[in-house]
Amino acid sequence: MNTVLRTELRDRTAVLTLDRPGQLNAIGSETASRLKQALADIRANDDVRALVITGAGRAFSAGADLGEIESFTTPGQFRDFVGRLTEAFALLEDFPKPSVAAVHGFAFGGGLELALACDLRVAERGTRLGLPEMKLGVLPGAGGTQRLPRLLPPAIAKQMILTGEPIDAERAHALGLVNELAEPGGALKTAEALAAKLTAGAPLALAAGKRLIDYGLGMDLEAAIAYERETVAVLFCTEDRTEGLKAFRERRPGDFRGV
Ligand SMILES: CCCCCCCCCCCCC[C@H](O)CC(=O)SCCNC(=O)CCNC(=O)[C@H](O)C(C)(C)COP(=O)(O)OP(=O)(O)OC[C@H]1O[C@@H](n2cnc3c(N)ncnc32)[C@H](O)[C@@H]1OP(=O)(O)O
Repeated sequence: MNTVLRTELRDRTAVLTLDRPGQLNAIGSETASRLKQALADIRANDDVRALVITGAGRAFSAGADLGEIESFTTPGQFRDFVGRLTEAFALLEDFPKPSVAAVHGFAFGGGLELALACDLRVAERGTRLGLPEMKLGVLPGAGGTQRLPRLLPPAIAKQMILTGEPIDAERAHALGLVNELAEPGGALKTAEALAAKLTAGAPLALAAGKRLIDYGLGMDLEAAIAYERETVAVLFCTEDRTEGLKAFRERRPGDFRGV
């Protein structure tokens, strides 16, 4: 069986590589299962503070495995397929460690949806990002219709979803969908450099910051501010807070232990 996913630990960053280059890293049930297991392993590893997801070969991912989808004979099979895969997306989005998608070549369909479930995105110039499901007679089924309009102006997201036409990395960066542009061949290196900045943070503050931003967006402002205040109060009682102030006074990076 071909390896569909590789995990490498590089200092405090885990690099997950979708590894089906012959099929442009199309994501099937096997990939999703391996990704879920990899996320569980990384979550349990306190030495890992950030996650980078990238693709082998000439693409990030061309989306859900159309060969596998074509093999389905009942709507229930597709519903189960999407359900299993989108469950993994929820794991990724609620992951307590920040994630960066290193995107190149193509991020289409479920591939873009995977990148949207990451916290940050780095894309090489010339990368094409799109949700072509409409051209297949289906819809983005792993969060694309919900996450894209939360990251792009809704009218731009609607145009991408209803036309199925991709945009390039330069336009995605100008619109704020991509955090950093990289030169051709440089997405992974740029993403790892961004992840290294994230790993300098205190683990509890990183997890709480992600949660506050993600959940706060869906709350009314007054409740969200109260949520922030409570969270800040809890973090004030951590050893990491004491270490952070001590490190500042001693002009050195904080040595945070997540306690
Ligand atoms: C941690 C959490 C992660 C959890 C798992 C993530 C789940 C993701 C899945 C979500 C579930 C479904 C919901 C989703 O919204 C539905 C979809 O994604 S539908 C698929 C959408 N994608 C597409 O329509 C893109 C299809 N591909 C293309 O248009 C073109 O290949 C391309 C990308 C424009 C590139 O074109 P070319 O450069 O010409 O390359 P080829 O077309 O010749 O392709 C090369 C080779 O790859 C095979 N291939 C390409 N795309 C797919 C694919 N999606 N599935 C399977 N195989 C694919 C292609 O057949 C060629 O293979 P060969 O014929 O040479 O054997």
